[in-house]
Amino acid sequence: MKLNNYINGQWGTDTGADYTAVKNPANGKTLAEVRLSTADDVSEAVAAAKAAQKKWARVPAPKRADYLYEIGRIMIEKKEHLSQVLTKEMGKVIEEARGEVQEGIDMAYYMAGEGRRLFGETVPSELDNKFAMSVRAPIGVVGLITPWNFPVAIATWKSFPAIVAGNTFIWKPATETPMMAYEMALIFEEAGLPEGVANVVFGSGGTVGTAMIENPDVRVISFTGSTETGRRVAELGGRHLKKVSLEMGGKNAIIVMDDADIDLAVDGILWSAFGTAGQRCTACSRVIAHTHIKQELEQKLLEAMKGLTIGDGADESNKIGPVINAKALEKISYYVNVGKEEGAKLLAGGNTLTEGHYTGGHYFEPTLFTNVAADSRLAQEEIFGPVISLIEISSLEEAIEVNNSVVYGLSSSIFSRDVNKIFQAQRDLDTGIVYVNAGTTGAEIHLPFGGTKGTGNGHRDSGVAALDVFTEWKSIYVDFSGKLQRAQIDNN
Ligand SMILES: NC(=O)c1ccc[n+]([C@@H]2O[C@H](COP(=O)([O-])OP(=O)(O)OC[C@H]3O[C@@H](n4cnc5c(N)ncnc54)[C@H](O)[C@@H]3O)[C@@H](O)[C@H]2O)c1
Ligand SMILES: O=C[C@H](O)CS(=O)(=O)O
Repeated sequence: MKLNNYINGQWGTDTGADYTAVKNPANGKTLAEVRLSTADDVSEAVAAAKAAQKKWARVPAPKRADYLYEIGRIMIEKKEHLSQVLTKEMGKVIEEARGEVQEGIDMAYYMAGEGRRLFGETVPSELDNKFAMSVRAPIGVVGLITPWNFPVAIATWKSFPAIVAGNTFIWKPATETPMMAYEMALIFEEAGLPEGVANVVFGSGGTVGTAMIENPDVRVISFTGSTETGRRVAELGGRHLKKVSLEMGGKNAIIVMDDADIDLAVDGILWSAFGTAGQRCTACSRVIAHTHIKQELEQKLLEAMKGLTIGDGADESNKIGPVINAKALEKISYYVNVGKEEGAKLLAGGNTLTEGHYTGGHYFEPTLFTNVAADSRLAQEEIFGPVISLIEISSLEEAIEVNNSVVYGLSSSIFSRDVNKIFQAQRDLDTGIVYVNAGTTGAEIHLPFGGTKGTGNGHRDSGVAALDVFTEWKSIYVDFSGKLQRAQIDNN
């Protein structure tokens, strides 16, 4: 199967294009071949999106919303198929894949509702016989660049608000996970989305991503990915005066205080750290444990880790699937060695899994380090795999300082039964998302999603906040006095 671009409502042909294989991370088997598009392909897509956008913006927002309701309906119809494909190409276990597809369905219905709530304001003018109002206006053609770990959910967080607001888009999915983008393009087509509104261009970030950012007709770039890549996107976007929204890396911590429910904390850590094989931007990679409960927490964590079943995510009995590819495995192994060299104590895991049913796949043992120095590389740098660094502290103030000591600021969590500690923490934890007595993952689509510092640049995905990325305010003054009135600014 060859995955070709979807541009202007048409599927690309195979002529003369280069392709790269899409492989199942559970067993290394080839699932499809995906087109490596060129800058010319991007130009074709942008021209189609630009031609369609003026007409699309004139479709009343509630009518645009109807397309999202239809997309949501079709996604429900195809949920199991989409989930199976997602598990095959990304590796996450099937129950997580179903959860991710559901997140996309929920976003369809949520953003469709926004089609009747694109509120502006009417405000009293300072002059007689003059009317003033503001409206949310579409921006035009937007570029969406998405990561491989949530190949459908994150794409819906961007594409759905973009189109309900009256924009058209070019979407560049991650090269590792193009099949979900192919499936979504089929759904856009089945839902009857007008030609040119949704365009999917497969290919490398360096070629397709760069061409999107450099194209003068692309007005906004919404990027989710690593901080390293995000920085490059922002630099190039800045040179081309693009509005750029960035959602990037994380090094998220769970704080366990001396008054916490330890069993609940263990459940939260286990799910947040090892769910999706640790490949969520919000994954827990640091545990900041109060010295009074550190030993008990370690023992209960180690016991719980023994019950984790690892294998092909398509097998419902497995709780942890493979990591995305060999490069990811190498990075995780590298950081395990860094941890050992830095003097951290390896309590569990630390190895790739290659024998038996792991053959051909990219599997890594759930790994727990303790006695990790808060300023060590192991505790500071994003590993993006199933590795926990446990750091010991002796006060809430120290816990908050350690939590905030990394360049990232996406998600954090505190387990405590003390309301004073909880409210001090939710105020002082420098992250875009804070959980209390829960793990660091599990965002809900109707709240803003994003992070501070090296995780983001002030914008947010999800919730109404996402509309701020894909609209611009237009202020309108209507003077019905029949004469030229000078505003206050001109009369002093
Ligand atoms: N904050 C969030 O909401 C969030 C969510 C998911 C993943 N992430 C982060 O994403 C990373 C993992 O995803 P990834 O490996 O796909 O990240 P990545 O940065 O390697 O790639 C992200 C996207 O950018 C594209 N890209 C690569 N180079 C580019 C360039 N020069 N110009 C334009 N686009 C380019 C890629 O093809 C891909 O589509 C992790 O760091 C994770 O923390 C963040
Ligand atoms: O990255 C996308 C996920 O939705 C994040 S979370 O697991 O919901 O926090």
